[in-house]
Amino acid sequence: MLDDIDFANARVYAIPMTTRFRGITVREGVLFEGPAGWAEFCPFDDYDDQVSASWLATAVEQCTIGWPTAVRDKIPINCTVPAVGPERAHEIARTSGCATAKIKVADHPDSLAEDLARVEAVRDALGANGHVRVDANGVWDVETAVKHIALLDKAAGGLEYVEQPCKTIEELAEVRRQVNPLIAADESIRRADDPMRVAVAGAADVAVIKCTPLGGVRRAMRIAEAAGLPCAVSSALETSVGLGAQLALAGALPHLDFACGLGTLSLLKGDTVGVEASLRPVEGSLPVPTAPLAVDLEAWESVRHTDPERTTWWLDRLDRVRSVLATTPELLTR
Ligand SMILES: O=C(O)CCC(=O)c1ccccc1C(=O)O
Ligand SMILES: [Mg+2]
Repeated sequence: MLDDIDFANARVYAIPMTTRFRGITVREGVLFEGPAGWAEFCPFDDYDDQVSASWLATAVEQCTIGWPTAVRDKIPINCTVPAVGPERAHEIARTSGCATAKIKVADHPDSLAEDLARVEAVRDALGANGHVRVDANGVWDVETAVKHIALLDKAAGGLEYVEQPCKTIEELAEVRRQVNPLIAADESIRRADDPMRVAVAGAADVAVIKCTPLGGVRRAMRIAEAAGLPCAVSSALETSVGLGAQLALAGALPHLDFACGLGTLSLLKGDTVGVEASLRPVEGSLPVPTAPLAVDLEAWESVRHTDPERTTWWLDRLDRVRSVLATTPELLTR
């Protein structure tokens, strides 16, 4: 499988972000082609080779065997609102065309007043029929979570759900018992050896599923099934080539009850496919691609990495992670 991929012509990109997100200001990754099309490898810098092997398995699935058959062709998308001021948050939500917004909160220890203003602004932009969810990326303790969620729920005029308020499954379960809004597990699902534990522990009402770090569309479908919870598919800040796999997952899941966090190209100042093919949501939804999107060489020229040291760092990393995958074949989907 690995032998069929043209790693020798792998292309490294660097795309500035419109807003700092998850501490990142420039998104980097590698693109390569296999018999079934192009794929993208873009684990975050702080991930080790073992963790990154699952990211590579997703790319290998995409460019060698492609994706399972979809059961729907159009996916409702949420706009993603980074930790920005209320005016900017209002503008992002209003111009997104999305009926659902996911808002980053708890970005720094004294963020509560800013979080409340951001959530209020987004509700104002979406109107009463919109859905407002927040994501704390696991930073609150139980007491802070319970207090902040009650205030945010009020400011939002009702929250759809709260994504990963605390770090551990036990804390999530405790918070869930004490607050009104639904609780969604994100990092808890990605890091759990047994995703079912989240449901069994009563830790969450919703599972956030990302195929890119989970090792492929088929593997993510099995994890979604094992979690036994309603799902939202969400991005790992891929360019359109990698987002295609996430949309394939959203298209193939037997049930999809929530808008998906796949509108994240708005956070990137460029893409690796042509403008017409770029997976930017229109009227709040995205199509499910039937085959991997092709890298547009003109688009790639405009985002190709210009730093030779970083380019080498990525190609070396790809080499090392390939070796990990070659010795852990159970990570590969056949
Ligand atoms: O879900 C979304 O709306 C966008 C994706 C997103 O938030 C995200 C993207 C990359 C890494 C982590 C996260 C996250 O959900 O915390
Ligand atoms: Mg999250």
